[in-house]
Amino acid sequence: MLLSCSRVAGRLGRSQPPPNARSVSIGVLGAAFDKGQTRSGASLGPGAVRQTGVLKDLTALGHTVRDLGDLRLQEAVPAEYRAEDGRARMKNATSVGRFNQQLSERVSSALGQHDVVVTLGGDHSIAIGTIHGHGQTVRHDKLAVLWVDAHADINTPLTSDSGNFHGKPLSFLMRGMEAFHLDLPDLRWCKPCLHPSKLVYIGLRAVDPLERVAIQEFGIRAYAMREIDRLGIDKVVEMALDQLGAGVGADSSLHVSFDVDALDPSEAPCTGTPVRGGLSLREGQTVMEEVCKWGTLRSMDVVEVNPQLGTPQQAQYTADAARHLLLATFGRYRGGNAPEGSQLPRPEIKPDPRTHPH
Ligand SMILES: NC(=[NH2+])NCCC[C@H](N)C(=O)O
Ligand SMILES: [Mn+2]
Ligand SMILES: [Mn+2]
Repeated sequence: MLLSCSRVAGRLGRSQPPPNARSVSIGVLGAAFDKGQTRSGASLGPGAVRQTGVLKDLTALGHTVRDLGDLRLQEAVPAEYRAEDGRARMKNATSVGRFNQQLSERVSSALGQHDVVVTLGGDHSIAIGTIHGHGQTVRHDKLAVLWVDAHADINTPLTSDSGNFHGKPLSFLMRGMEAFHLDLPDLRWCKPCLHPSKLVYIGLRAVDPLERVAIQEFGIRAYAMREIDRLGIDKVVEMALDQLGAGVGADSSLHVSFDVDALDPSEAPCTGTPVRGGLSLREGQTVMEEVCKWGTLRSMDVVEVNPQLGTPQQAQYTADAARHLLLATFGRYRGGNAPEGSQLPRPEIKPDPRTHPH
């Protein structure tokens, strides 16, 4: 590995300006994939976020930004399991397995060339590839994950019958195939790489009952919206990073997985599973500003932007929220800069039957 996070951190020292106030090399990869759930359109997320001009904005901040292009599945329709096969319980397991294997390889090789690798999703199943790829480049106990999401994404086929991988990446990353009680050959490459003590959640508000049990049993730290109300986002991120060994004086290699549905649907309306009562954009930015302060961030994904779920204006607004999160990550707002292009009119939010069922 040419550059490691600890090297960046070591070079800077803890008392010096954080890396996000300095120039870093950023590789940006698109994960154009939406087969981890059943709504199409999340594969258009990378294009929508690129269109906001975020790569140019990151370059203008003084960083070296390299567009690593979009990864998409080459095969037109890879063979999936037939209904009579028990493995068909997990939808598109072949696609999910093959896509993420390639993604994992792309992320680990990109980490050899860049200080930070950003992956634009894609549905949340792509975190299998990004986190596994990151895990390949560091000692097992160094990998730490901050999961910012309305959902816990820790189901297994035994705790949820949705069949959607995007609700299950974490159980796979922590326990592999064993958690699934299925032999999915296209996922055999993905061995467990994440320890429950190295995972912290922020933003939860739609946790399934059996996910709650899993979180408790594994002793995973979770800051749900209620904790954010009580403690404030600043304190919550500080505690989360501390617990991950990714804050002051620490040497974890941090991955942040940011599901845009962690944000309130008024900020990020175009996403597959919106849940009201979420983070303000400002709170999301605060999370990322604090994260980057310590130089432990090595990879990040921003997922579940689905430009097809809403008007073009809402889609642009959602993609722009992703842009603001990335600018916060790389130092845009430190020192009180007024962000350019932040004045998009708020699109009209009509009651959405998914979030306003009655
Ligand atoms: N990445 C997401 N948006 N996940 C939503 C998951 C919803 C639900 N808990 C499930 O397991 O299917
Ligand atoms: Mn979510
Ligand atoms: Mn998610």
